[in-house]
Amino acid sequence: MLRRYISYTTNKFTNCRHVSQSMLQSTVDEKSGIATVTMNKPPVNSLNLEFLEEIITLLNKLQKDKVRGMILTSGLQKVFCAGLDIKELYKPNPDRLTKFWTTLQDTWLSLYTTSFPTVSVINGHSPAGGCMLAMSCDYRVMVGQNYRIGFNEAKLGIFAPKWFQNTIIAVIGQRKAEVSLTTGKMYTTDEALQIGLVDETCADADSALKKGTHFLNNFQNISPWAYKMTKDINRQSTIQWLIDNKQKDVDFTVEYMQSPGVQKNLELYLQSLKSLPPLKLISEIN
Ligand SMILES: CCCCC/C=C\C/C=C\C/C=C/C(=O)SCCNC(=O)CCNC(=O)[C@H](O)C(C)(C)COP(=O)(O)OP(=O)(O)OC[C@H]1O[C@@H](n2cnc3c(N)ncnc32)[C@H](O)[C@@H]1OP(=O)(O)O
Repeated sequence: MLRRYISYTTNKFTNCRHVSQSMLQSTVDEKSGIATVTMNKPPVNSLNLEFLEEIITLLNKLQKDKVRGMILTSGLQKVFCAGLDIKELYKPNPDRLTKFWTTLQDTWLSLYTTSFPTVSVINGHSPAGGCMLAMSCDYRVMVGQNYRIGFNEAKLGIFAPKWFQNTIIAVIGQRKAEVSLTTGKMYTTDEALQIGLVDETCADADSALKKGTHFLNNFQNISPWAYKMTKDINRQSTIQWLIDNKQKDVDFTVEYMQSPGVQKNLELYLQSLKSLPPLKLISEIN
């Protein structure tokens, strides 16, 4: 297990409170109450068990601190989040895979049901679980024209669970979600805007952070209670489905991931990840 630490400091010059964990940095602007959370897990912010645990811990802390909103972004050069850490799925230890999948469910539940509004500033590639991380926020701003976003699970020979698919349907609608998931298409920034995967695009990260803050400012005059109740009612059926089917979803996934066919597909995919030149993979799978 990685050594983990959390430290809290207040910078008297910027009036920002910093919370730093080993893979996540959070800065809360004292005046606006908005937290900016930066993922920093090189090389690609892949979601492994320890990273998911940190995300849950930080979300709980932000909730306790009663932040007014959160912007989620990446501190890496060209990747927002590469999705689930494939090493958690390939040749898995069944006990760890059980814990990993349970923690993934809990991370999604925490993020999808936050009591404060959330924005993702997508400043890099965002495939599969990375795209889902962004979809689980309330609003999405994508940066530049160089990155790709989408659900490429089918290209890995795996499929997304029902709660994952329902989250996408809630954002882009049933038909587009089906085409997107079955083809595994990775979208350019403009295409993502066109099908509604993202709400806004802009040229650089600073402008994207401003747009994110602008969205969060909409809630200045909205009662937090009204916000939370509205969101809960809107998302209730998908949330309730997962709560009612958590164990079934874990049992199925653990068995399915260990099947020889899935393991072979993951092995081939990991090999292609190593053999293709940088970024070729993402463009190959368009
Ligand atoms: C609230 C959150 C809920 C989230 C989800 C909920 C439910 C999900 C359920 C299931 C579906 C989800 C499935 C998945 O997410 S599977 C993962 C899919 N991801 C990918 O296919 C990404 C593959 N990677 C790439 O395309 C590229 O790496 C990149 C992201 C475009 C970056 O390219 P770049 O050229 O910058 O880097 P490299 O390709 O050289 O990679 C560097 C290094 O990282 C390793 N790596 C990349 N991606 C992953 C990954 N996902 N898991 C583990 N490791 C990864 C790569 O192999 C390199 O390793 P090396 O040892 O060679 O240095």
